[in-house]
Amino acid sequence: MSRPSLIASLAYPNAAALPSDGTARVAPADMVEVRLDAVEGEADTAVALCREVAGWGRPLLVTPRSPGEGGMRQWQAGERSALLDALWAEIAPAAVDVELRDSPRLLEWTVANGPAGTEVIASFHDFEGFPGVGWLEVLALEAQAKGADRFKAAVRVADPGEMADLACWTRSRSRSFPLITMAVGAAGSLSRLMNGAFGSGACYAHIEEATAPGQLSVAELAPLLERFYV
Ligand SMILES: O=C1C[C@@](O)(C(=O)O)C[C@@H](O)[C@@H]1O
Repeated sequence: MSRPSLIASLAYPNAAALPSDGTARVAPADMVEVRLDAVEGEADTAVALCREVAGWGRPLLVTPRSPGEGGMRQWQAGERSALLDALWAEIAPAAVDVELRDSPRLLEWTVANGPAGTEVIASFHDFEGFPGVGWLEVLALEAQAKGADRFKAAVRVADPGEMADLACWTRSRSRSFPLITMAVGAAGSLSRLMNGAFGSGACYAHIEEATAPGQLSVAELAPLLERFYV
């Protein structure tokens, strides 16, 4: 059972707000996610933040989350593609995360224009409830058809039954397309450790404050991943 990647998820307004011991905090992680929607300021603020975080020595995943799927920022038309352009003129991130349904044009643009070697994650978030595996199946096929490298689903579950449905769907679909899945909310926290066993390629954890309900910290999750995966 191979260990899923551990992604440290960060939501900070600027580089000055970052913890001074960031390098140590992300050391157990394989990648660091910078939530670009949490940045307060223009593109130069985001670029400076990413440059600082890149200095912590882990590959970057950048996420310009839309307000429709839980993003913290109201983007102007064209702002996200301009920001990504400015960003990868300086730093080639390992991955970019764009919403499949909420930001279809940005996803197409990212697939067409992203730097060579940068993975494109097409994502879907439902913070209200479990959408059902039939819908996840539709979305995963669509992500694949649109040229994304991976489909990610972060969906709320109400109980262990829904968490099990998500895990079982992850197990079957991940055989034909790379996935990241997790259940959002207190009832789904176990999925953050467990879904890797069912084919989810990564799990997210915070270094200071959760960026989603039910998320564990890197300090909590890293030893559990070491304990349960080889
Ligand atoms: O989509 C995901 C997963 C997440 O929502 C979580 O549930 O841990 C955290 C987000 O920052 C990330 O982009």
